Amino acid sequence: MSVTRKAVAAAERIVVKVGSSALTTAGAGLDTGRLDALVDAIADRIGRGSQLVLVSSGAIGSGLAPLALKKRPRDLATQQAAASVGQLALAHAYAESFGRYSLTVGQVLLTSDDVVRRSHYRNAQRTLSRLLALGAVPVVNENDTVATEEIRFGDNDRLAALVAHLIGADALLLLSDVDGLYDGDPRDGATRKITEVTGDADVDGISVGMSSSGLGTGGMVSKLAAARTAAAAGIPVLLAAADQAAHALTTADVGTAFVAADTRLSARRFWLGYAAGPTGRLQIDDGAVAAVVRRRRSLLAAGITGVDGDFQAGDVVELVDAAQRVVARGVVNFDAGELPELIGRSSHELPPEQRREVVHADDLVPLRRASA
Ligand SMILES: Nc1ncnc2c1ncn2[C@@H]1O[C@H](COP(=O)(O)OP(=O)(O)O)[C@@H](O)[C@H]1O
Ligand SMILES: N[C@@H](CCC(=O)OP(=O)(O)O)C(=O)O
Repeated sequence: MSVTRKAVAAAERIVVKVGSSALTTAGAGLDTGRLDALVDAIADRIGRGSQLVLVSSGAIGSGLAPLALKKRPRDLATQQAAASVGQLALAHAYAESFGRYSLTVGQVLLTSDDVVRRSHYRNAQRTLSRLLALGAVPVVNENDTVATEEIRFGDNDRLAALVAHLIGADALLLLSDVDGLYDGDPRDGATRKITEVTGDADVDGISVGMSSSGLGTGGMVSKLAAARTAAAAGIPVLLAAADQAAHALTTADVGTAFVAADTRLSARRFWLGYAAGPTGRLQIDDGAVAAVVRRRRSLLAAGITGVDGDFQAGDVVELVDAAQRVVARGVVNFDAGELPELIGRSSHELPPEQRREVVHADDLVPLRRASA
């Protein structure tokens, strides 16, 4: 068995994320039979000594039937009303279900600020760690009823990856209604399941689509992004179907495994690369890509070919290659307005007060990982 699957099987601290499409159905809302089966597998893992945080979607889907809504609403206010009703039902169902094993659940509703803002996340970290230390099962969801369109995660995949890093998890399990990552949308016919992802080149050309159930939000796009985020941060990831939870949580011999980077990213570098919201983009040429991604050098004005966004010195920006792929993120040392007259010029052509790195190597996190 692969090292990654072994690591998932043996993880002492694990985050399990379950999607709406695995817990709710279009007409009937929350499916307590499926929820119980998931809880059976989780309780078994906890019984074998693991600490586990559950990130559960399904609030909106669970609130539809009680409010006589036929399908998932598109507008934010109705989604929030449904989440308000549904979250209560969901929390109640988990409390009952875990109660069968004498396990206590604690509900943790987070906004993106709580996990993204460096000054805030220690609070979430403390609460989750204390719940685990007290032997409770934290059940996390986005605080949908107050999150506005601009700041909400929308799907819980990214939230799960951020929580996994936050609590220092040894593995992340993403459970959905599909049994892994396919090289194309499985609804489109002949596609092949990818059993192991070792780096970005393994998934570069594949087509990933949106949710098929009409219940989920991010589809495979957000699951793939979340898996890459966690793996890059040093956390092994398994992506499987919720009805495979028992296997996923014992032998881990199902689904798609994402091999983790050898080293854990520090909290600061993780925040810089994956959690902070970028406010602009710098287009860079091939030479600059080689320098910053492969040789881990600072980004100089000479390698920049374009500037996008209204950022200020000290903000986080994305570095984008000629194929429009985001190759790195970093803290920029100039305001957006200062850069147009500097870009493409080598340091000796610049006035002395502007001869500084545009992004210093210490403040720069490459985002593309080489495949094995
Ligand atoms: N390349 C792909 N591999 C696997 N599933 C895919 C792919 N592209 C699109 N999908 C779709 O993504 C869906 C899962 O996303 P979603 O419904 O948002 O799940 P969840 O509610 O669990 O977050 C699958 O049911 C599948 O139809
Ligand atoms: N916080 C929302 C999650 C929305 C959602 O659909 O997420 P997901 O199923 O993970 O794509 C809820 O509980 O309904």
